Amino acid sequence: MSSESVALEVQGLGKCFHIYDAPGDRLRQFVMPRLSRLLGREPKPYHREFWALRSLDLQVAKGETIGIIGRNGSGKSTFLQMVCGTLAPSCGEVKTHGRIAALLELGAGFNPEFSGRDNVAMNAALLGLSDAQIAERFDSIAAFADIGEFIDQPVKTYSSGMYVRLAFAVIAHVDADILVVDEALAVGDAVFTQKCMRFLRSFMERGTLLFVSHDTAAIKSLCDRVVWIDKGQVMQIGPTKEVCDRYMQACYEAEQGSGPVAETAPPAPVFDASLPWHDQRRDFFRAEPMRNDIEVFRFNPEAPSFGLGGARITGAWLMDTQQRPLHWVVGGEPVVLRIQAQCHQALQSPIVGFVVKDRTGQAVFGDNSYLSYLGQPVVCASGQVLQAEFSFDMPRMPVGNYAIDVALADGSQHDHVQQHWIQDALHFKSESTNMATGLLGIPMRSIVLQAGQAQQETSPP
Ligand SMILES: Nc1ncnc2c1ncn2[C@@H]1O[C@H](COP(=O)(O)OP(=O)(O)OP(=O)(O)O)[C@@H](O)[C@H]1O
Repeated sequence: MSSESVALEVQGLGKCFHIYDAPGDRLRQFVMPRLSRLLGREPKPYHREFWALRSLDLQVAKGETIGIIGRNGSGKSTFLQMVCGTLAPSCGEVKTHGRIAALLELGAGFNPEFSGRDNVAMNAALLGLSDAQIAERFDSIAAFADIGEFIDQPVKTYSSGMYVRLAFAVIAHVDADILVVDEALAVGDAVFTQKCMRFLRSFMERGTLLFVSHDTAAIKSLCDRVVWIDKGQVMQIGPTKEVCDRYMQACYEAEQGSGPVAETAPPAPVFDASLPWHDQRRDFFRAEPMRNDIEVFRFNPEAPSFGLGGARITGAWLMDTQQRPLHWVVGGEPVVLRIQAQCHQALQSPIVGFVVKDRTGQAVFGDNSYLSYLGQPVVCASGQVLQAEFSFDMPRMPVGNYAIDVALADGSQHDHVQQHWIQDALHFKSESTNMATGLLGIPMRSIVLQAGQAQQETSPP
């Protein structure tokens, strides 16, 4: 890696904390060794050494996104605090190239007695913005934080969510080259989380991101490489999937021990595809507490949007098959997503689409009308209303917050102009789930578990 392309260089980095068993030991440790030396004796330590991090070597290229994973207390924050310069290393060195901003500790860098406005000014100045830049960007920072009149209250009156909003708003506006974000802190309500993730994804196009999370799905969706730390030791640094899979395996093994892997897998039972299908667990899933209950929030016409404006999306609803707008959806049941738009100019080949995103902004599923109307476009005249309806079985969703982007373009799948794209037009929240694993649950035709004699050969179904 050439030196101009390096954002972060870490060599032999370690941190040793001194642990004192009694309050007086700290004073003894300060005084006694000096006395012992004066008396020509070997000084006796009054503390224990605890290595929170040992021998970390890492080089991060500009533009890379690095995930940091590890169980609680493994040394992730210790490492990142040394990267940010808020904690002095016991050994080794950290070199950063560029402006670094962090969201690592709740309220860090804020003076609780000062107002949000003053703290914004102080923080932004510390991070290198000039007075003129702070004045110019203040309204945008306040709009990002969106905490209303609290911006002029002392931050000691803030809820933890308000702290995070303000801190994130500042780091999003300081032109950082390197961002250090603990995902556990970057949570607020669903709208704010999507806003943060949108910012992080756009930041990742130009900047370097160090991202700590316990959620390997979030790490997999965002990071190029991962550093796995356990009990202060670097276990592995490498490609995201490989390290996350190894980490998951180690977590399971730590919980339940490891066992031998079966050498020959039993043959899969043959599935009779001619049978009419339904999800055999459907009745089960419909019953509480197994049901995947999803709360749907109203279309937000104020959500951020872009496009040429030849047409504007005026509404989006999730409905049941009787066309009734739904406030609650049950995962696995049929739904209709209706998207309505007002055309302000003639559209020759309109395409309407949607994408459902999880809280990290990762697209989970989506579709558009292009292929269904290939060769027979629905021409929409100026002044007409265009309406699209997507009928599908709502996948079962893991618990969490989701948002739906809706969009209207004109042209073909590969060559079109975007007339209107609304980000986070609809939000929904999966409250309870019956999903075992993954980003979404598909309607399963059957699950068969059999015990019997192992067969030598398997014929494909
Ligand atoms: N100032 C300190 N003095 C003594 N020990 C400390 C200090 N700060 C952290 N530690 C210890 O160092 C270890 C690593 O802590 P660290 O906060 O870096 O872990 P982490 O991986 O970020 O954990 P989590 O996922 O819970 O946030 C822990 O055992 C912690 O108790």
